[in-house]
Amino acid sequence: MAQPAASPAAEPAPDNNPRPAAPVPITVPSPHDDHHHHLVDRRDTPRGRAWEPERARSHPEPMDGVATKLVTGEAGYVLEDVPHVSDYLPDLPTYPNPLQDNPAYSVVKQYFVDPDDTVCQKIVVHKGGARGNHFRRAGPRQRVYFESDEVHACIVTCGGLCPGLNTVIREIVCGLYDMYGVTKILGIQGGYRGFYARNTINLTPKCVNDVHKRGGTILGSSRGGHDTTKIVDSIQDRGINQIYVIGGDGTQRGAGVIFEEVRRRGLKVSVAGIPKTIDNDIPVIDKSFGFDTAVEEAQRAINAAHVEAVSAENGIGLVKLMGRHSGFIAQYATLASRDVDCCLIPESPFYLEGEGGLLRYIEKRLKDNGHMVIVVAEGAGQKLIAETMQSIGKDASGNELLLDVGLWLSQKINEYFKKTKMTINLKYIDPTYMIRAIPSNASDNVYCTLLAHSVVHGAMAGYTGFTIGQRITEKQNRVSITDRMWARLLSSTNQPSFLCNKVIEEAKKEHERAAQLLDGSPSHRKVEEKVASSKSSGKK
Ligand SMILES: Nc1ncnc2c1ncn2[C@@H]1O[C@H](COP(=O)(O)OP(=O)(O)OP(=O)(O)O)[C@@H](O)[C@H]1O
Ligand SMILES: O=P(O)(O)OC[C@H]1O[C@](O)(CO)[C@@H](O)[C@@H]1O
Ligand SMILES: [Mg+2]
Repeated sequence: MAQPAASPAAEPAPDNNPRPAAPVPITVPSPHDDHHHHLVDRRDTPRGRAWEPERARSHPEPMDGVATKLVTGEAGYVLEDVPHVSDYLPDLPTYPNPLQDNPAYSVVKQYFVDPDDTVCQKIVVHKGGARGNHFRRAGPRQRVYFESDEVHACIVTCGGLCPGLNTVIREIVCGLYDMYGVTKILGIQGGYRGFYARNTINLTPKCVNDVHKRGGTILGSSRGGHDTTKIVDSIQDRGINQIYVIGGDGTQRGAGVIFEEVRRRGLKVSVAGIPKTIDNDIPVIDKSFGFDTAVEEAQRAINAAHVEAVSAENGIGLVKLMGRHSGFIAQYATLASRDVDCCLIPESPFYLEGEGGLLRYIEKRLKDNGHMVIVVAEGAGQKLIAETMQSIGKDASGNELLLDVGLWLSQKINEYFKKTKMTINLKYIDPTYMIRAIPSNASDNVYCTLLAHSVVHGAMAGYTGFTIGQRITEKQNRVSITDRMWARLLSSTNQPSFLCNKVIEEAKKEHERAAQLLDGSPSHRKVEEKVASSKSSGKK
Protein backbone atom coordinates (compact mmCIF):
# COMPACT_ATOMS: atom_id res chain seq x y z
CA MET A 1 0.00 0.00 0.00
CA ALA A 2 0.96 3.61 -0.07
CA GLN A 3 1.82 5.17 3.24
CA PRO A 4 0.87 8.55 4.69
CA ALA A 5 3.51 10.07 6.87
CA ALA A 6 3.04 9.82 10.58
CA SER A 7 2.19 13.14 12.00
CA PRO A 8 0.09 13.29 15.08
CA ALA A 9 -3.48 14.26 14.66
CA ALA A 10 -3.95 17.70 15.93
CA GLU A 11 -0.35 18.67 15.78
CA PRO A 12 0.02 21.40 13.23
CA ALA A 13 2.44 21.89 10.41
CA PRO A 14 5.24 23.86 12.01
CA ASP A 15 6.14 26.83 9.91
CA ASN A 16 9.27 27.64 11.83
CA ASN A 17 10.95 24.64 10.24
CA PRO A 18 13.29 25.77 7.55
CA ARG A 19 11.76 24.35 4.41
CA PRO A 20 13.48 24.16 1.08
CA ALA A 21 12.38 26.64 -1.53
CA ALA A 22 8.71 25.99 -2.08
CA PRO A 23 8.15 23.37 -4.73
CA VAL A 24 5.74 24.12 -7.53
CA PRO A 25 2.23 23.58 -6.16
CA ILE A 26 1.14 20.06 -6.79
CA THR A 27 -2.28 18.62 -7.41
CA VAL A 28 -3.57 16.97 -4.28
CA PRO A 29 -6.47 14.56 -4.12
CA SER A 30 -8.18 16.47 -1.35
CA PRO A 31 -8.92 19.88 -2.85
CA HIS A 32 -9.11 22.16 0.16
CA ASP A 33 -6.91 23.56 2.93
CA ASP A 34 -7.21 27.22 2.17
CA HIS A 35 -5.59 28.41 5.37
CA HIS A 36 -4.43 27.23 8.77
CA HIS A 37 -6.19 27.95 12.02
CA HIS A 38 -3.91 29.88 14.31
CA LEU A 39 -4.72 29.64 17.98
CA VAL A 40 -1.93 29.57 20.50
CA ASP A 41 1.61 29.67 19.17
CA ARG A 42 3.34 26.81 20.93
CA ARG A 43 6.51 26.96 18.93
CA ASP A 44 8.65 28.23 21.73
CA THR A 45 7.60 25.65 24.26
CA PRO A 46 10.06 22.81 24.80
CA ARG A 47 7.40 20.31 23.78
CA GLY A 48 6.76 22.13 20.58
CA ARG A 49 10.41 22.14 19.68
CA ALA A 50 10.98 18.55 20.59
CA TRP A 51 8.19 17.30 18.40
CA GLU A 52 8.37 19.46 15.35
CA PRO A 53 11.40 18.06 13.55
CA GLU A 54 10.05 14.57 14.03
CA ARG A 55 6.66 15.45 12.63
CA ALA A 56 8.26 17.15 9.73
CA ARG A 57 9.71 13.86 8.63
CA SER A 58 6.70 11.60 8.90
CA HIS A 59 4.79 10.52 5.84
CA PRO A 60 2.33 8.11 4.20
CA GLU A 61 3.24 5.95 1.25
CA PRO A 62 1.43 3.71 -1.24
CA MET A 63 1.06 0.11 -0.06
CA ASP A 64 3.35 -2.55 -1.40
CA GLY A 65 2.08 -3.56 -4.84
CA VAL A 66 -0.11 -0.47 -5.23
CA ALA A 67 0.84 1.73 -8.16
CA THR A 68 2.42 4.98 -7.05
CA LYS A 69 1.02 8.26 -8.37
CA LEU A 70 4.04 10.32 -9.34
CA VAL A 71 3.66 14.09 -9.30
CA THR A 72 6.59 16.11 -10.58
CA GLY A 73 7.64 19.68 -9.91
CA GLU A 74 10.55 22.02 -10.45
CA ALA A 75 14.18 21.15 -9.76
CA GLY A 76 13.64 17.41 -10.00
CA TYR A 77 10.93 17.42 -7.34
CA VAL A 78 9.00 14.14 -7.35
CA LEU A 79 6.08 13.33 -5.06
CA GLU A 80 5.18 9.65 -4.62
CA ASP A 81 1.55 10.30 -3.94
CA VAL A 82 -0.94 7.97 -2.30
CA PRO A 83 -4.26 6.87 -3.78
CA HIS A 84 -7.47 8.59 -2.72
CA VAL A 85 -11.10 7.46 -2.84
CA SER A 86 -11.90 10.45 -5.04
CA ASP A 87 -9.55 9.00 -7.71
CA TYR A 88 -12.25 6.50 -8.64
CA LEU A 89 -15.31 8.16 -7.03
CA PRO A 90 -14.89 11.74 -8.22
CA ASP A 91 -18.11 13.31 -6.94
CA LEU A 92 -17.91 12.48 -3.26
CA PRO A 93 -19.03 15.19 -0.84
CA THR A 94 -16.59 16.49 1.76
CA TYR A 95 -17.18 17.73 5.30
CA PRO A 96 -15.38 20.08 7.68
CA ASN A 97 -12.94 18.26 9.91
CA PRO A 98 -14.56 17.95 13.37
CA LEU A 99 -11.16 18.34 14.98
CA GLN A 100 -11.40 22.12 14.70
CA ASP A 101 -14.21 22.08 17.28
CA ASN A 102 -12.38 19.73 19.62
CA PRO A 103 -11.49 21.50 22.90
CA ALA A 104 -8.49 19.24 23.53
CA TYR A 105 -6.82 20.59 20.41
CA SER A 106 -7.79 24.20 20.86
CA VAL A 107 -4.24 25.23 21.83
CA VAL A 108 -2.77 23.83 18.67
CA LYS A 109 -1.49 26.59 16.48
CA GLN A 110 -2.44 24.97 13.23
CA TYR A 111 -4.97 22.21 13.00
CA PHE A 112 -4.21 21.06 9.55
CA VAL A 113 -1.33 19.91 7.46
CA ASP A 114 -0.51 22.16 4.56
CA PRO A 115 -1.39 20.30 1.36
CA ASP A 116 1.97 21.30 -0.09
CA ASP A 117 3.89 19.78 2.83
CA THR A 118 5.86 16.74 1.81
CA VAL A 119 8.51 14.66 3.48
CA CYS A 120 11.77 14.03 1.67
CA GLN A 121 12.85 10.43 1.24
CA LYS A 122 16.50 11.29 1.49
CA ILE A 123 17.73 12.87 4.69
CA VAL A 124 21.26 13.33 3.41
CA VAL A 125 21.52 15.03 0.06
CA HIS A 126 24.52 15.92 -2.03
CA LYS A 127 24.97 19.52 -3.01
CA GLY A 128 23.56 19.82 -6.49
CA GLY A 129 22.44 16.18 -6.45
CA ALA A 130 18.93 14.85 -6.81
CA ARG A 131 16.84 15.23 -3.68
CA GLY A 132 15.05 11.95 -4.18
CA ASN A 133 11.38 11.33 -3.95
CA HIS A 134 8.99 12.96 -1.54
CA PHE A 135 6.03 11.59 0.35
CA ARG A 136 2.82 13.23 1.38
CA ARG A 137 2.96 14.48 4.92
CA ALA A 138 0.60 12.82 7.40
CA GLY A 139 -1.80 14.73 9.58
CA PRO A 140 -5.33 16.09 9.70
CA ARG A 141 -6.81 17.69 6.59
CA GLN A 142 -9.26 20.59 6.66
CA ARG A 143 -11.98 18.62 5.00
CA VAL A 144 -12.74 14.96 5.45
CA TYR A 145 -14.47 12.46 3.19
CA PHE A 146 -16.44 10.69 5.90
CA GLU A 147 -19.07 12.01 8.29
CA SER A 148 -18.53 10.74 11.82
CA ASP A 149 -21.73 8.69 12.03
CA GLU A 150 -21.19 7.32 8.54
CA VAL A 151 -17.91 5.64 9.47
CA HIS A 152 -17.90 1.91 10.12
CA ALA A 153 -14.30 1.03 10.82
CA CYS A 154 -12.59 -2.28 11.44
CA ILE A 155 -9.16 -3.26 12.72
CA VAL A 156 -7.26 -6.47 11.97
CA THR A 157 -3.83 -7.72 13.09
CA CYS A 158 -1.92 -10.29 10.99
CA GLY A 159 1.45 -12.09 11.00
CA GLY A 160 3.79 -12.57 13.98
CA LEU A 161 3.48 -10.76 17.28
CA CYS A 162 5.27 -7.53 18.04
CA PRO A 163 5.34 -5.31 21.13
CA GLY A 164 2.91 -2.42 20.69
CA LEU A 165 0.14 -4.12 18.68
CA ASN A 166 -2.35 -3.49 21.46
CA THR A 167 -1.26 0.12 21.80
CA VAL A 168 -1.88 0.70 18.09
CA ILE A 169 -5.32 -0.92 18.38
CA ARG A 170 -6.11 1.21 21.44
CA GLU A 171 -5.00 4.42 19.82
CA ILE A 172 -6.90 3.83 16.57
CA VAL A 173 -10.05 3.26 18.61
CA CYS A 174 -9.46 6.26 20.88
CA GLY A 175 -8.32 8.42 17.97
CA LEU A 176 -11.46 7.65 15.98
CA TYR A 177 -13.69 8.28 19.02
CA ASP A 178 -11.98 11.31 20.49
CA MET A 179 -10.88 13.17 17.40
CA TYR A 180 -13.60 12.26 14.93
CA GLY A 181 -16.57 11.12 17.02
CA VAL A 182 -16.61 7.72 15.32
CA THR A 183 -18.31 5.03 17.40
CA LYS A 184 -18.71 2.02 15.10
CA ILE A 185 -15.43 0.10 15.25
CA LEU A 186 -15.18 -3.65 14.76
CA GLY A 187 -12.27 -5.82 15.82
CA ILE A 188 -11.70 -8.64 13.32
CA GLN A 189 -10.44 -11.67 15.22
CA GLY A 190 -7.64 -13.98 14.14
CA GLY A 191 -6.10 -12.13 11.20
CA TYR A 192 -7.33 -12.00 7.60
CA ARG A 193 -9.36 -15.18 7.82
CA GLY A 194 -11.32 -13.54 10.65
CA PHE A 195 -13.17 -11.48 8.01
CA TYR A 196 -14.99 -14.59 6.88
CA ALA A 197 -14.36 -17.36 9.39
CA ARG A 198 -14.30 -15.83 12.85
CA ASN A 199 -16.27 -13.59 15.17
CA THR A 200 -15.89 -9.87 15.46
CA ILE A 201 -15.93 -7.73 18.59
CA ASN A 202 -17.10 -4.18 19.10
CA LEU A 203 -14.22 -1.96 20.13
CA THR A 204 -14.80 1.02 22.42
CA PRO A 205 -12.38 3.26 24.34
CA LYS A 206 -13.58 1.55 27.50
CA CYS A 207 -12.79 -1.99 26.37
CA VAL A 208 -9.35 -1.03 25.03
CA ASN A 209 -8.46 1.22 27.94
CA ASP A 210 -5.78 -1.02 29.51
CA VAL A 211 -4.71 -3.13 26.58
CA HIS A 212 -1.45 -1.28 25.98
CA LYS A 213 -0.17 -2.82 29.19
CA ARG A 214 -0.44 -6.31 27.68
CA GLY A 215 1.71 -8.08 25.14
CA GLY A 216 0.32 -9.75 22.02
CA THR A 217 -2.83 -8.61 20.26
CA ILE A 218 -6.29 -8.65 21.83
CA LEU A 219 -7.66 -9.45 18.38
CA GLY A 220 -5.49 -12.50 17.76
CA SER A 221 -3.43 -12.97 14.61
CA SER A 222 -2.69 -15.61 11.99
CA ARG A 223 -0.69 -16.45 8.90
CA GLY A 224 -2.22 -17.57 5.60
CA GLY A 225 -5.95 -17.45 4.95
CA HIS A 226 -5.97 -14.37 2.74
CA ASP A 227 -8.97 -14.93 0.46
CA THR A 228 -9.48 -11.58 -1.24
CA THR A 229 -12.97 -12.23 -2.58
CA LYS A 230 -14.28 -13.52 0.75
CA ILE A 231 -12.66 -10.66 2.63
CA VAL A 232 -14.08 -7.94 0.39
CA ASP A 233 -17.51 -9.67 0.32
CA SER A 234 -17.47 -9.54 4.11
CA ILE A 235 -16.44 -5.86 4.08
CA GLN A 236 -19.29 -5.09 1.70
CA ASP A 237 -21.88 -7.19 3.62
CA ARG A 238 -21.00 -5.55 6.92
CA GLY A 239 -20.96 -2.05 5.46
CA ILE A 240 -17.37 -1.45 6.57
CA ASN A 241 -15.85 1.68 5.02
CA GLN A 242 -12.51 2.05 6.85
CA ILE A 243 -10.11 -0.87 7.22
CA TYR A 244 -7.09 -0.55 9.49
CA VAL A 245 -4.61 -3.31 8.81
CA ILE A 246 -1.72 -3.86 11.23
CA GLY A 247 0.95 -6.28 10.08
CA GLY A 248 4.26 -6.92 8.37
CA ASP A 249 5.33 -6.99 4.73
CA GLY A 250 3.00 -9.89 3.88
CA THR A 251 0.09 -8.19 5.59
CA GLN A 252 0.70 -4.94 3.73
CA ARG A 253 0.82 -6.83 0.42
CA GLY A 254 -2.48 -8.45 1.41
CA ALA A 255 -3.93 -5.01 2.19
CA GLY A 256 -2.78 -3.79 -1.21
CA VAL A 257 -4.73 -6.61 -2.86
CA ILE A 258 -7.83 -5.73 -0.80
CA PHE A 259 -7.47 -2.10 -1.87
CA GLU A 260 -7.32 -3.10 -5.54
CA GLU A 261 -10.47 -5.21 -5.19
CA VAL A 262 -12.29 -2.48 -3.28
CA ARG A 263 -11.39 -0.03 -6.02
CA ARG A 264 -12.46 -2.47 -8.73
CA ARG A 265 -15.85 -2.77 -7.07
CA GLY A 266 -16.06 1.04 -6.75
CA LEU A 267 -16.58 0.97 -2.97
CA LYS A 268 -16.09 4.04 -0.81
CA VAL A 269 -13.74 2.23 1.54
CA SER A 270 -10.42 3.45 2.81
CA VAL A 271 -7.77 0.74 3.26
CA ALA A 272 -5.04 1.92 5.62
CA GLY A 273 -1.96 0.04 6.84
CA ILE A 274 0.23 0.34 9.90
CA PRO A 275 3.47 -1.57 9.27
CA LYS A 276 4.48 -3.99 12.00
CA THR A 277 7.85 -5.65 11.85
CA ILE A 278 9.85 -6.49 14.90
CA ASP A 279 12.73 -7.29 12.57
CA ASN A 280 12.63 -3.67 11.35
CA ASP A 281 12.81 -4.96 7.81
CA ILE A 282 10.18 -2.89 5.98
CA PRO A 283 11.87 -0.43 3.66
CA VAL A 284 11.14 3.30 3.57
CA ILE A 285 9.89 3.51 7.16
CA ASP A 286 12.82 4.13 9.45
CA LYS A 287 11.91 2.31 12.57
CA SER A 288 9.05 0.00 13.23
CA PHE A 289 7.12 0.11 16.48
CA GLY A 290 8.19 -2.55 18.98
CA PHE A 291 11.80 -2.53 17.81
CA ASP A 292 13.06 -0.51 20.79
CA THR A 293 11.21 -2.77 23.19
CA ALA A 294 12.62 -5.89 21.55
CA VAL A 295 16.19 -4.57 21.66
CA GLU A 296 15.75 -3.63 25.30
CA GLU A 297 14.37 -7.04 26.23
CA ALA A 298 17.22 -8.72 24.36
CA GLN A 299 19.59 -7.07 26.83
CA ARG A 300 18.27 -9.29 29.58
CA ALA A 301 19.18 -12.42 27.65
CA ILE A 302 22.61 -11.03 26.74
CA ASN A 303 23.25 -10.09 30.36
CA ALA A 304 22.34 -13.61 31.46
CA ALA A 305 24.63 -15.07 28.80
CA HIS A 306 27.44 -12.83 30.01
CA VAL A 307 26.94 -13.75 33.67
CA GLU A 308 26.97 -17.45 32.79
CA ALA A 309 30.03 -17.06 30.59
CA VAL A 310 32.18 -15.15 33.08
CA SER A 311 31.29 -17.56 35.86
CA ALA A 312 32.56 -20.68 34.12
CA GLU A 313 35.88 -21.93 32.79
CA ASN A 314 36.03 -20.90 29.15
CA GLY A 315 32.39 -19.92 29.33
CA ILE A 316 30.53 -19.18 26.09
CA GLY A 317 27.12 -17.50 26.21
CA LEU A 318 25.22 -17.90 22.95
CA VAL A 319 22.01 -15.89 22.41
CA LYS A 320 19.67 -16.27 19.44
CA LEU A 321 17.53 -13.26 18.54
CA MET A 322 14.84 -12.66 15.94
CA GLY A 323 15.70 -11.46 12.46
CA ARG A 324 14.71 -13.63 9.54
CA HIS A 325 16.26 -11.64 6.71
CA SER A 326 17.75 -8.70 8.56
CA GLY A 327 19.93 -8.51 11.63
CA PHE A 328 18.83 -5.17 13.04
CA ILE A 329 17.75 -6.53 16.43
CA ALA A 330 21.03 -8.46 16.82
CA GLN A 331 23.06 -5.46 15.65
CA TYR A 332 21.41 -2.94 17.98
CA ALA A 333 21.30 -5.34 20.93
CA THR A 334 25.02 -5.99 20.45
CA LEU A 335 25.91 -2.33 20.19
CA ALA A 336 23.84 -1.49 23.24
CA SER A 337 25.23 -4.28 25.39
CA ARG A 338 29.02 -4.00 24.92
CA ASP A 339 29.37 -7.49 26.41
CA VAL A 340 29.09 -9.15 23.03
CA ASP A 341 32.23 -10.50 21.34
CA CYS A 342 30.62 -11.63 18.13
CA CYS A 343 27.39 -10.77 16.32
CA LEU A 344 26.25 -12.92 13.42
CA ILE A 345 23.56 -11.64 11.05
CA PRO A 346 22.00 -12.87 7.79
CA GLU A 347 23.55 -10.03 5.78
CA SER A 348 27.11 -11.00 6.69
CA PRO A 349 27.74 -14.65 5.83
CA PHE A 350 30.33 -16.25 8.08
CA TYR A 351 32.39 -19.41 7.93
CA LEU A 352 33.52 -21.73 10.68
CA GLU A 353 36.86 -23.33 9.85
CA GLY A 354 40.34 -22.00 9.17
CA GLU A 355 42.06 -18.66 9.45
CA GLY A 356 39.56 -15.80 9.88
CA GLY A 357 36.83 -18.30 10.68
CA LEU A 358 34.48 -18.20 13.65
CA LEU A 359 35.93 -21.20 15.54
CA ARG A 360 39.49 -19.84 15.55
CA TYR A 361 38.16 -16.49 16.72
CA ILE A 362 36.29 -18.15 19.61
CA GLU A 363 39.42 -20.08 20.59
CA LYS A 364 41.51 -16.92 20.60
CA ARG A 365 38.93 -14.97 22.53
CA LEU A 366 38.73 -17.69 25.19
CA LYS A 367 42.49 -17.83 25.48
CA ASP A 368 42.71 -14.03 25.81
CA ASN A 369 39.64 -13.38 27.94
CA GLY A 370 38.49 -16.67 29.44
CA HIS A 371 34.92 -16.17 28.27
CA MET A 372 32.85 -14.81 25.39
CA VAL A 373 29.33 -13.87 24.33
CA ILE A 374 27.92 -14.53 20.86
CA VAL A 375 24.68 -13.07 19.52
CA VAL A 376 23.19 -14.69 16.46
CA ALA A 377 20.17 -13.55 14.43
CA GLU A 378 17.88 -16.44 13.57
CA GLY A 379 18.38 -15.98 9.83
CA ALA A 380 22.20 -16.04 9.99
CA GLY A 381 24.18 -18.89 8.51
CA GLN A 382 21.17 -20.53 6.85
CA LYS A 383 23.14 -21.46 3.72
CA LEU A 384 25.84 -23.09 5.81
CA ILE A 385 23.35 -25.09 7.84
CA ALA A 386 21.52 -26.16 4.71
CA GLU A 387 24.73 -27.95 3.60
CA THR A 388 24.05 -30.59 6.23
CA MET A 389 20.38 -30.23 7.11
CA GLN A 390 17.18 -30.46 5.10
CA SER A 391 14.82 -27.53 4.68
CA ILE A 392 11.79 -27.71 6.97
CA GLY A 393 9.35 -26.12 4.55
CA LYS A 394 7.22 -23.03 4.73
CA ASP A 395 4.66 -21.50 7.07
CA ALA A 396 1.00 -20.91 6.16
CA SER A 397 1.88 -17.57 4.54
CA GLY A 398 4.63 -19.09 2.44
CA ASN A 399 7.56 -17.80 4.50
CA GLU A 400 10.53 -20.17 4.56
CA LEU A 401 10.86 -21.82 7.99
CA LEU A 402 14.33 -21.37 9.40
CA LEU A 403 16.73 -24.04 10.60
CA ASP A 404 17.81 -23.43 14.22
CA VAL A 405 21.13 -21.66 13.88
CA GLY A 406 21.57 -21.55 17.66
CA LEU A 407 21.41 -25.30 18.16
CA TRP A 408 23.52 -25.93 15.07
CA LEU A 409 26.18 -23.47 16.20
CA SER A 410 26.24 -24.93 19.74
CA GLN A 411 26.86 -28.35 18.27
CA LYS A 412 29.64 -27.14 15.96
CA ILE A 413 31.40 -25.25 18.75
CA ASN A 414 31.19 -28.19 21.16
CA GLU A 415 32.54 -30.58 18.50
CA TYR A 416 35.45 -28.29 17.68
CA PHE A 417 36.62 -27.89 21.27
CA LYS A 418 36.18 -31.59 21.94
CA LYS A 419 38.55 -32.23 19.05
CA THR A 420 41.06 -29.65 20.27
CA LYS A 421 40.70 -31.06 23.81
CA MET A 422 39.94 -27.68 25.31
CA THR A 423 37.31 -27.53 28.06
CA ILE A 424 34.50 -25.11 27.38
CA ASN A 425 31.14 -24.36 28.99
CA LEU A 426 28.57 -23.30 26.44
CA LYS A 427 25.16 -22.01 27.49
CA TYR A 428 22.63 -21.47 24.72
CA ILE A 429 19.83 -18.98 25.45
CA ASP A 430 16.90 -18.72 23.05
CA PRO A 431 14.71 -15.77 24.06
CA THR A 432 13.30 -15.23 20.57
CA TYR A 433 9.60 -15.24 21.48
CA MET A 434 10.24 -13.51 24.80
CA ILE A 435 11.43 -10.36 23.09
CA ARG A 436 8.28 -10.00 21.02
CA ALA A 437 5.57 -11.23 23.41
CA ILE A 438 5.97 -8.39 25.89
CA PRO A 439 4.13 -5.05 26.14
CA SER A 440 5.76 -2.12 24.41
CA ASN A 441 7.96 0.23 26.39
CA ALA A 442 7.26 3.92 26.95
CA SER A 443 9.00 5.15 23.84
CA ASP A 444 7.28 2.59 21.60
CA ASN A 445 3.93 3.47 23.17
CA VAL A 446 4.36 7.09 22.17
CA TYR A 447 5.43 6.04 18.68
CA CYS A 448 2.42 3.71 18.36
CA THR A 449 0.15 6.62 19.25
CA LEU A 450 1.73 8.81 16.62
CA LEU A 451 1.30 6.15 13.94
CA ALA A 452 -2.26 5.27 14.98
CA HIS A 453 -3.49 8.85 15.03
CA SER A 454 -1.80 9.57 11.73
CA VAL A 455 -3.38 6.60 10.01
CA VAL A 456 -6.81 7.72 11.28
CA HIS A 457 -6.27 11.21 9.83
CA GLY A 458 -5.26 9.64 6.51
CA ALA A 459 -8.34 7.42 6.30
CA MET A 460 -10.72 10.21 7.37
CA ALA A 461 -9.21 12.42 4.68
CA GLY A 462 -10.12 9.79 2.09
CA TYR A 463 -6.65 8.43 1.41
CA THR A 464 -6.56 4.73 0.72
CA GLY A 465 -4.14 2.00 -0.28
CA PHE A 466 -1.51 3.56 1.95
CA THR A 467 0.67 2.62 4.87
CA ILE A 468 1.86 5.04 7.47
CA GLY A 469 5.53 5.61 8.24
CA GLN A 470 8.07 7.92 9.71
CA ARG A 471 11.41 9.13 8.49
CA ILE A 472 14.32 9.69 10.77
CA THR A 473 17.28 8.43 8.79
CA GLU A 474 17.94 6.80 5.50
CA LYS A 475 16.72 3.27 5.94
CA GLN A 476 17.37 0.01 4.16
CA ASN A 477 15.42 -3.07 5.03
CA ARG A 478 18.62 -5.02 5.62
CA VAL A 479 21.72 -4.20 7.59
CA SER A 480 24.31 -2.70 5.30
CA ILE A 481 27.70 -4.18 6.16
CA THR A 482 29.40 -1.32 4.36
CA ASP A 483 27.72 1.22 6.66
CA ARG A 484 29.34 3.03 9.55
CA MET A 485 26.91 1.38 11.96
CA TRP A 486 28.24 -2.08 11.12
CA ALA A 487 31.79 -0.78 11.36
CA ARG A 488 30.94 0.49 14.86
CA LEU A 489 29.79 -2.98 15.76
CA LEU A 490 32.90 -4.66 14.37
CA SER A 491 35.10 -2.31 16.30
CA SER A 492 33.12 -2.89 19.48
CA THR A 493 33.21 -6.69 19.30
CA ASN A 494 36.60 -7.12 17.57
CA GLN A 495 35.13 -10.04 15.68
CA PRO A 496 36.44 -11.00 12.23
CA SER A 497 34.63 -9.42 9.31
CA PHE A 498 34.64 -12.81 7.55
CA LEU A 499 35.78 -11.00 4.42
CA CYS A 500 38.99 -11.84 2.56
CA ASN A 501 41.56 -9.05 2.08
CA LYS A 502 41.03 -8.94 -1.67
CA VAL A 503 37.35 -8.24 -1.23
CA ILE A 504 38.03 -5.57 1.41
CA GLU A 505 40.56 -3.84 -0.84
CA GLU A 506 38.18 -3.92 -3.78
CA ALA A 507 35.35 -2.62 -1.63
CA LYS A 508 37.56 0.22 -0.39
CA LYS A 509 38.42 1.29 -3.91
CA GLU A 510 34.79 1.18 -4.95
CA HIS A 511 33.88 3.11 -1.84
CA GLU A 512 36.35 5.86 -2.63
CA ARG A 513 34.64 6.28 -5.95
CA ALA A 514 31.19 5.99 -4.41
CA ALA A 515 32.04 8.41 -1.60
CA GLN A 516 31.38 11.30 -3.92
CA LEU A 517 27.91 10.04 -4.41
CA LEU A 518 25.22 9.32 -1.89
CA ASP A 519 24.27 6.25 0.05
CA GLY A 520 21.65 4.39 -1.91
CA SER A 521 23.19 5.41 -5.22
CA PRO A 522 23.62 2.66 -7.80
CA SER A 523 27.37 2.52 -7.23
CA HIS A 524 26.89 2.19 -3.49
CA ARG A 525 24.58 -0.70 -4.06
CA LYS A 526 27.07 -2.19 -6.50
CA VAL A 527 29.71 -2.23 -3.77
CA GLU A 528 27.39 -4.03 -1.41
CA GLU A 529 26.37 -6.54 -4.04
CA LYS A 530 29.99 -7.18 -4.88
CA VAL A 531 30.93 -7.70 -1.25
CA ALA A 532 27.95 -9.99 -0.68
CA SER A 533 28.63 -12.13 -3.73
CA SER A 534 32.36 -12.45 -3.02
CA LYS A 535 31.59 -13.44 0.53
CA SER A 536 29.15 -16.14 -0.33
CA SER A 537 31.50 -17.62 -2.93
CA GLY A 538 35.12 -17.22 -1.88
CA LYS A 539 35.54 -16.80 1.89
CA LYS A 540 39.10 -17.85 2.77
N1 LIG B 1 1.21 -11.37 -1.52
C1 LIG B 1 0.19 -11.50 -0.67
N2 LIG B 1 -1.07 -11.33 -1.08
C2 LIG B 1 -2.12 -11.46 -0.25
N3 LIG B 1 -1.99 -11.78 1.05
C3 LIG B 1 -0.76 -11.97 1.54
C4 LIG B 1 0.39 -11.86 0.71
N4 LIG B 1 1.48 -12.11 1.47
C5 LIG B 1 1.02 -12.38 2.70
N5 LIG B 1 -0.32 -12.29 2.76
C6 LIG B 1 -1.17 -12.50 3.94
O1 LIG B 1 -0.79 -11.60 4.96
C7 LIG B 1 -0.88 -12.23 6.22
C8 LIG B 1 0.41 -12.04 6.98
O2 LIG B 1 1.53 -12.45 6.21
P1 LIG B 1 2.83 -13.07 6.90
O3 LIG B 1 2.46 -14.28 7.66
O4 LIG B 1 3.87 -13.22 5.86
O5 LIG B 1 3.22 -12.03 8.01
P2 LIG B 1 3.78 -10.56 7.90
O6 LIG B 1 2.66 -9.62 7.75
O7 LIG B 1 4.85 -10.52 6.86
O8 LIG B 1 4.37 -10.38 9.34
P3 LIG B 1 5.74 -11.01 9.94
O9 LIG B 1 6.73 -9.93 9.80
O10 LIG B 1 5.40 -11.32 11.32
O11 LIG B 1 6.10 -12.20 9.16
C9 LIG B 1 -1.24 -13.66 6.00
O12 LIG B 1 -2.61 -13.84 6.31
C10 LIG B 1 -0.97 -13.89 4.53
O13 LIG B 1 -1.88 -14.81 3.94
O1 LIG C 1 6.96 -18.50 14.69
P1 LIG C 1 6.13 -17.47 14.04
O2 LIG C 1 5.05 -16.96 14.90
O3 LIG C 1 5.63 -17.88 12.70
O4 LIG C 1 7.04 -16.19 13.80
C1 LIG C 1 8.41 -16.19 13.66
C2 LIG C 1 8.84 -15.02 12.81
O5 LIG C 1 8.12 -13.86 13.08
C3 LIG C 1 8.99 -12.77 13.25
O6 LIG C 1 9.04 -12.48 14.61
C4 LIG C 1 8.51 -11.59 12.48
O7 LIG C 1 7.34 -11.13 13.00
C5 LIG C 1 10.33 -13.24 12.74
O8 LIG C 1 11.40 -12.59 13.33
C6 LIG C 1 10.26 -14.70 13.03
O9 LIG C 1 11.05 -15.46 12.15
MG1 LIG D 1 6.94 -10.84 6.91
